Amino acid sequence: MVSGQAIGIAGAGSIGCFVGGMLAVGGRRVALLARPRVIAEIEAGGLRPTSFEGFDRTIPRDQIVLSENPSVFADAAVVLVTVKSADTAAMADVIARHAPSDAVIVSLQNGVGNTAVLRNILPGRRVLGGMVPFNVIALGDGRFHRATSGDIVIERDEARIAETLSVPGLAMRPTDNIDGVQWGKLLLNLNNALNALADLPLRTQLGMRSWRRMFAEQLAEGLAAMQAEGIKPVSPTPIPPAWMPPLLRLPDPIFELLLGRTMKIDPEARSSMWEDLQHGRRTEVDYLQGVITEIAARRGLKAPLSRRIVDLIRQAEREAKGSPGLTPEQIRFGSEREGRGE
Ligand SMILES: NC(=O)C1=CN([C@@H]2O[C@H](COP(=O)(O)OP(=O)(O)OC[C@H]3O[C@@H](n4cnc5c(N)ncnc54)[C@H](OP(=O)(O)O)[C@@H]3O)[C@@H](O)[C@H]2O)C=CC1
Ligand SMILES: CC(C)(CO)C(=O)C(=O)O
Repeated sequence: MVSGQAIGIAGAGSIGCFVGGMLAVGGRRVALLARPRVIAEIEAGGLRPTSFEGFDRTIPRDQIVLSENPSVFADAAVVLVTVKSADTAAMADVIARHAPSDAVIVSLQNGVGNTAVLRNILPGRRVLGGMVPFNVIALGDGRFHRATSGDIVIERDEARIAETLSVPGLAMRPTDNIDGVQWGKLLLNLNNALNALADLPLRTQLGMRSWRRMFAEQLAEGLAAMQAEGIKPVSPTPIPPAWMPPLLRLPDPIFELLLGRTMKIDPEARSSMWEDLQHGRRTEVDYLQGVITEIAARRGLKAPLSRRIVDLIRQAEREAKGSPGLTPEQIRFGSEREGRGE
């Protein structure tokens, strides 16, 4: 199916350029729909996917189709959606107009609502949910660096899309429970906002107990909301979701001993939400913490820390000065006041 036809990348930023780059290295025909600033980088020196494991290849400009014109999807067999959640509906309209009606659409986004948005706007098309567990940093000059480990997971379907798309260095696995997988990823993504507010590399932030405790509290609010809805999240890591809060609360030396060495995180990795704040872009907080606060409000649960974090991220978005570089105490102070109804 995929052999001759293109794999379209709908919104080539960090994830789209890395995944598209690895697919191109694996011999697939790739067509990237990108913004002019991304195109200019790749025009200048090619597309360079690199990884924390030492992988480093540059794909010459003429070996990929790259444009801001969505007509690049005209012969796509598969379209991978890699825009931020707020842009999913607009990208679905683009796909409806430009991709063949039998192209398979796969969401490689965070959050739990993107697949439904795509299905709604693309009725009759095959739309699959996906989950990217690893972090990618845009380092400039066409370089997109994978900074953590893990395989992409895609909803199982009869065309065996996950297996068909897998290439060396970029494995994709099928799942029969994509909803559980996406809810499990949402739990991990509750740290995206903390990392964005902290202005620290993920490795440094997760090495500090004060930040891990805050992450554990976020997880507890998230798990309570999911339990109230009857949702059973599947962890993207070997650690079951319910074990994560107590493990995160362990003192630094014990945490480091038990988990630190198994955490494959490049020292420079930071969350995609930190990148959004740095570039003055709208974040995905409404699709992550916002989902938890919405369930909590509907179910009469308290989620003061999630609410506080949504407020702080919105404030940082409005100020457009990048990460505010807050401490856990600065974040917690407000959440305790909210919890007391002040
Ligand atoms: N980065 C990471 O490490 C990870 C990200 N994810 C998830 O993957 C998804 C993508 O994230 P990420 O790659 O970081 O996001 P990016 O913002 O880096 O990439 C999305 C790109 O799509 C562009 N875009 C949006 N609309 C269009 C359009 N109509 N035509 C052309 N280009 C368009 C954006 O441009 P512009 O900004 O100008 O709109 C941007 O360059 C998100 O849901 C994220 O949560 C999941 C795992 C890890
Ligand atoms: C991989 C991870 C969890 C890193 O924070 C992520 O999904 C993101 O940055 O959006």
